[in-house]
Amino acid sequence: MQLLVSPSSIEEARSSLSADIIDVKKPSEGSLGANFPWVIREIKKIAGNKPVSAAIGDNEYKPGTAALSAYGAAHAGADFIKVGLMFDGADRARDVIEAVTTAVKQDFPEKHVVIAAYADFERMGTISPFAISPLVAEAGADLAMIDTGIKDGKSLFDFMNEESLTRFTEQNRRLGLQTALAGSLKFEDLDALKRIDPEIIGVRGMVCGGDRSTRVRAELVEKAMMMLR
Ligand SMILES: O=C[C@H](O)COP(=O)(O)O
Repeated sequence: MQLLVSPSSIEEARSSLSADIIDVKKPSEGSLGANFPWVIREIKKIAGNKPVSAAIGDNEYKPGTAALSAYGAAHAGADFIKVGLMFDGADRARDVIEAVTTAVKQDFPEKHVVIAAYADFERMGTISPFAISPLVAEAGADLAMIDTGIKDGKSLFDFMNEESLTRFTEQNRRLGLQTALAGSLKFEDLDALKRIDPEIIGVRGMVCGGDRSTRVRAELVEKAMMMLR
């Protein structure tokens, strides 16, 4: 299980360098808020051999806009391009997933496309995580992800239990996909996450000391890495 840490700036990225994957985002623009291309480019430089991920936003149903954002993130140097689906409907999700996957893979077949749905989809009226896996596989994207959409302190485990998260992970594996799980995860959740066994877990608040609006702390990234090894 790899640890993805989400810094919001170049300075925070320096504190995240012991993580497996450095995930560039702009938390002030939402759960999967997109940062600027020049920030992605700069973080890619300091990340060395570490893969860099970039969130491209909590997207409404605009396949062209999402595709161009995904293409921009890939060009700026992201190895993982993370796309949130903040709307409902399988057909509409298929359009966006196909568009972003084509946009990235035509020029960068080696890059990973990550499609995220939200654990709290019921309160937001958005697509269920379980509905996205087959669409992600059909489109040729790489990972199906769950995050929380509203960052109000409620965590992934407030909306989905260990059994349903294991089912999601196994469903993805059967389809040839990898799984990423995130959503206000805490150090206390790591044992359950090891049992669920997704390929990636994503954190920010946990390595900021509990409040994701503050700063990533290098010692907490190191602590998380030690607990996962
Ligand atoms: O991709 C992961 C997210 O940045 C998780 O952020 P969070 O741990 O603050 O919910």
